[in-house]
Amino acid sequence: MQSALIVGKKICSSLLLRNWVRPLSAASDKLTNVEVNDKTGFAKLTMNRPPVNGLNLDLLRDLHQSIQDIEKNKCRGLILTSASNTIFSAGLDIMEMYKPDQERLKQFWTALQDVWLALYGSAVPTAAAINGHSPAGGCLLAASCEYRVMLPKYTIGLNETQLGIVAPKWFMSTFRNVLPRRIAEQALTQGKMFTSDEALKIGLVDELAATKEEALLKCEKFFASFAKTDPIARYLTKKQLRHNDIKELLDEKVQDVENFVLFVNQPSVQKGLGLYLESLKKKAK
Ligand SMILES: CCCC/C=C\CC(=O)SCCNC(=O)CCNC(=O)[C@H](O)C(C)(C)COP(=O)(O)OP(=O)(O)OC[C@H]1O[C@@H](n2cnc3c(N)ncnc32)[C@H](O)[C@@H]1OP(=O)(O)O
Repeated sequence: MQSALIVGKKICSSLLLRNWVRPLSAASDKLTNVEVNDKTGFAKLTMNRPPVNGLNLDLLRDLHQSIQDIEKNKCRGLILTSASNTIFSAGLDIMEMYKPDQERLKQFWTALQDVWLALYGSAVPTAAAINGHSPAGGCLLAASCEYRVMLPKYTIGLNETQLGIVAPKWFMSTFRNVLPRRIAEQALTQGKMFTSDEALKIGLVDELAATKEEALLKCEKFFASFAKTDPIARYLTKKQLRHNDIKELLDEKVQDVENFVLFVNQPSVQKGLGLYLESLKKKAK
């Protein structure tokens, strides 16, 4: 597993150290990094897959493991952020879907489902410090959290229809959990990418922050707002509110993988993905 976990001393003493500390891998291997603040118990989970934090199978598996570790060790909050200065996450790595190996394609989609189930259903309070662009799968991760703070002049949204792709039901439920239904419907059908200011206005993000440090502090302030609540009552309330969305995917998990595989393998979808990749590469030149 390619992630590192750094734990502060005070937290360690109240945690099962044996399960908590995973061996550090060489710096160049790390795709996520977890740091736990020893005073607050808040965990910062940083995605680190340059250049754009494209969500490939390895990053997704790493994210899943890190979320599970944070949960197991009863951290008091999870902040998801990015090591990049300009990109939170470019969403799914299109290379995983273009001319795919069929077995890996199934594993890839299953890994995405697992990350979503772990993050959306997390018992630990969650927040995203969105320090860069956050299209598609990047937006899904941020919207799965309970609170979002974004830096100015970036974009966020579920742009799937612009790529000729239909977002699955659980992407849409995640959006609907954050946005009023009518706005969610318009945004999803248009595949609209919102600027930071627009995202704040419609409620897709909760606050803006001038710097990443400020964004992290605002996320921590959100966690501090639960200081007077019972953590179990808090979690059970969240669980009930999100229950139907989670159950819907759990009931159809295998079918959902099959639908995805069938969809991605359609010649018209492959053609569209190929053209989109080409346009991204041309833009980079
Ligand atoms: C049934 C299926 C449902 C689910 C379907 C989809 C969900 C998804 O998440 S699909 C992915 C959607 N993502 C996007 O549309 C974002 C595309 N990327 C961008 O808009 C820009 O790259 C971005 C704004 C994120 C960053 O811009 P820049 O900083 O200017 O970087 P570059 O554009 O130059 O990109 C650098 C490098 O990365 C490659 N890249 C970017 N995004 C992806 C991606 N999602 N997958 C794979 N590769 C990606 C880009 O081609 C460049 O590559 P090189 O030219 O080889 O350097």
